[in-house]
Amino acid sequence: MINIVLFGKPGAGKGTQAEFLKEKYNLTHVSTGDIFRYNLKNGTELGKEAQVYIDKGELVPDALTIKMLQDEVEKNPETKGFLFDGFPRTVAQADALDAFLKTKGWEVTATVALEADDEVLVQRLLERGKTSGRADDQDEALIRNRYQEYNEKTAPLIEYYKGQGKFYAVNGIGEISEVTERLSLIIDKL
Ligand SMILES: Nc1ncnc2c1ncn2[C@@H]1O[C@H](COP(=O)(O)OP(=O)(O)O)[C@@H](O)[C@H]1O
Repeated sequence: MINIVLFGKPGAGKGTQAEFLKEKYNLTHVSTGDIFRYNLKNGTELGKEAQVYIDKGELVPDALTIKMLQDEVEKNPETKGFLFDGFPRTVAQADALDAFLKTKGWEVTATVALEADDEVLVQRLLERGKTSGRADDQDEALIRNRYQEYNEKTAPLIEYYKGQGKFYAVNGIGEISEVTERLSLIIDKL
């Protein structure tokens, strides 16, 4: 069992890299952003509850997000491991993940961060917004709010996982395949 947290600011390339890594290492990809978007699109109760926050560029409350994540993990009892993308995003979520995995005799193996400069990422998201249809990528004020949320609530996780000796980081700027290669060098050694 290997459980990897793919970490990085909005637009750092987590989803793109997850597509390659899940195939390469045979992991179950769990993207909280994708699950929220699926629920938004289908107008579910969960989607309706999350929408108010997503529309403001805010994080969805922990209780809702943690419950959703646990349900997703429970759906995949036979997996060889998880690739968590966009989760955890707060210390409370990280604590909940540790406690939850422990009930199954599992743990977070490593957290791997994609590093990139804020200004490069804001431009990337605005570009993505032109084609992705994601409303949260089309408004610079919303994007900036997501970075503020990241800095306040998510960045503390770097120290959290460093404290557990589980934090690794790679340069997220470069060709997609180069970045995959950098991540692989770390994952191969776990
Ligand atoms: N772990 C989480 N906790 C709270 N909210 C989340 C979480 N994951 C995703 N979201 C919500 O869904 C939105 C889109 O998620 P995602 O595509 O992962 O974001 P981004 O492109 O900003 O990295 C986030 O801006 C946030 O509102």
